[in-house]
Amino acid sequence: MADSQSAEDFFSVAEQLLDRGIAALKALIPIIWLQSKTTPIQFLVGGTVVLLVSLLLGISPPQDPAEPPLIKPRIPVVGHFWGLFRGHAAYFTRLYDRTKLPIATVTVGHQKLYVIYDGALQQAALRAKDMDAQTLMVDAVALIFGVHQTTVDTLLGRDGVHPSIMAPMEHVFKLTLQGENMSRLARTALGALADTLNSVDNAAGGIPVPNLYRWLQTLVSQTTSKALWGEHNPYQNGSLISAQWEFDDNVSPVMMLGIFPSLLARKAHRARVRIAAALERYFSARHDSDSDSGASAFVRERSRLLRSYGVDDGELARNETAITLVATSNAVSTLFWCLAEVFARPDLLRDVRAEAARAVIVTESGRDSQETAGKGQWQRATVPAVGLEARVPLLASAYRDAIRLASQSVASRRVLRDTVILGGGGGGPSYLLKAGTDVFLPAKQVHRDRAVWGDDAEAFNARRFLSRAQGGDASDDTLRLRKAAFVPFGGGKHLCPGRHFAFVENLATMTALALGFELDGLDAVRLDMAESKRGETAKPVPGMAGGPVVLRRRKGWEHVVWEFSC
Ligand code: HEM
Repeated sequence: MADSQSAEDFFSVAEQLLDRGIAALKALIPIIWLQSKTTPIQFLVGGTVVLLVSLLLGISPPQDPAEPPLIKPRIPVVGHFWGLFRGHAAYFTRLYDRTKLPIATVTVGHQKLYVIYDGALQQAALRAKDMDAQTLMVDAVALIFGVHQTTVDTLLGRDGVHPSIMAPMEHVFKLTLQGENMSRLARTALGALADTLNSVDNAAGGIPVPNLYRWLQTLVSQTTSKALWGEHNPYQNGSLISAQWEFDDNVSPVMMLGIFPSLLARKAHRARVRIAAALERYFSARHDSDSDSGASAFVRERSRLLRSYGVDDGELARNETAITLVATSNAVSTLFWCLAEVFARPDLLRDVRAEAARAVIVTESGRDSQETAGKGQWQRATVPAVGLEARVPLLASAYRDAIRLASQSVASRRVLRDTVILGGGGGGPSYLLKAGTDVFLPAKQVHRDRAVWGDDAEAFNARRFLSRAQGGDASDDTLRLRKAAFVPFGGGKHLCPGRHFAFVENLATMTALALGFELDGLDAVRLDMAESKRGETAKPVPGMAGGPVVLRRRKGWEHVVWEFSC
């Protein structure tokens, strides 16, 4: 007994020490993460030595006067290192608040990076042909999702035999996330959502939701994964959905090292291994290419392309661990903020309900169907999901303003050749971006620029994207300016290809929830947005997701069967 107690104490102390070691190491990573194109070992050893030596000696890289202005750190030599060390992507916001520069150079030791805050300059950078996302992004994806370096090299064309996969992959995005393929995805996802909505039973007390954000995470993962993976959907086992969010909560730049992830990033590593194992079974059984199994064109075409590069089932599974996460993480956060902002404002909710009532088609059912068996007289409410925006312009505007505020994405590019970008839509000052430097483009400052969004830029305004003819107060010129400064989906060649699907799915979900349901107990005072460190759409501060709520059918809408047409 005593022995087992002391063994437990030993492991508990060891675990605490390990946690501290990991915390210290994690704090170092953002710097290393922002730099380098070396192997993980060179990355760790070389990067740390160079960083420490250059920090100690205060060596800065040479600065051409044509480059963006240099921001000097508050604490000489180590200031930026410390800022990034503590704040990660949020440090870019601190630098902007201090300097208000449209674009800046930041040096960390002997390395430099550029941060672009101005909307027009961001657009110029995103359009420039020698700005590359893949070198930074694909290396990161490989290490974070555990794909082998040889696979990445093959996909990127570094083996000198295969061309890069990026051009055909862009084609796959266009083919599978637009038009009829996008509608098919939305049809399946919204069909699964309808099952949940139709299961709400007021007589049984509705659905108790302790945490609205977590509830939406699970719901959207269920509906979207079904649409993506078809009838053999590995995520229909709820524990895989939990593993996905466990991964998301715990993934950290420490994984970029690729060294001992099972020790240095234990929770995230464990979760990704479980997901990859389930996906490997799916791919080994060839469910992705079985046309009857209902796998989406997105999954089918991606795996067909990846296999054509010689990628085996295990590697395919590790690579595709990213898919469901990419298709749900930002979409869940935007849905949460839109829902919370609208339901927290009774006047706005009333107006949203009025337009939703005009958009949704209600038909008397009159007879018992499979869903209504034994429950008497029911109505059928059909949400016309595709083209819905024209029918619910206020809700669409509210949705955009919720994303505007929540988006804290930081797109990243690497400059391949010296490039000059022009501000002011082509007529402003020019800046030289030097080859080999990484460029970061935070959406937050563009989305809160008072010159574009007005004096209430920091606040939610559901009518901000409405024209005067639609009941908004912005002129057509202002709306054009706002459209150009709305960048939650990045831009250029890598503009998010899933944005149409996210819009259709979220707008239809919001329409049905607003019209037919109540979120009893939603507490507007307990809503607070966290600052994103990784550069994604903001989540709520833990414990500040509006408090516990109960989802109930709205009075007058108790006997409705919901469906979506796409
Ligand atoms: C409201 C929801 C969403 C937001 C805010 C969002 C945001 C973004 C952002 C900021 C990027 C990086 C763009 C850049 O680097 O310029 C991106 C890329 C991407 N997104 Fe989304 N996204 C959303 C939903 C989705 C969905 C539903 C899917 C898939 C069904 C998806 C698939 C992708 C893919 C595949 C990329 C990589 C594109 C490339 O590298 O060419 N996204 N997204």
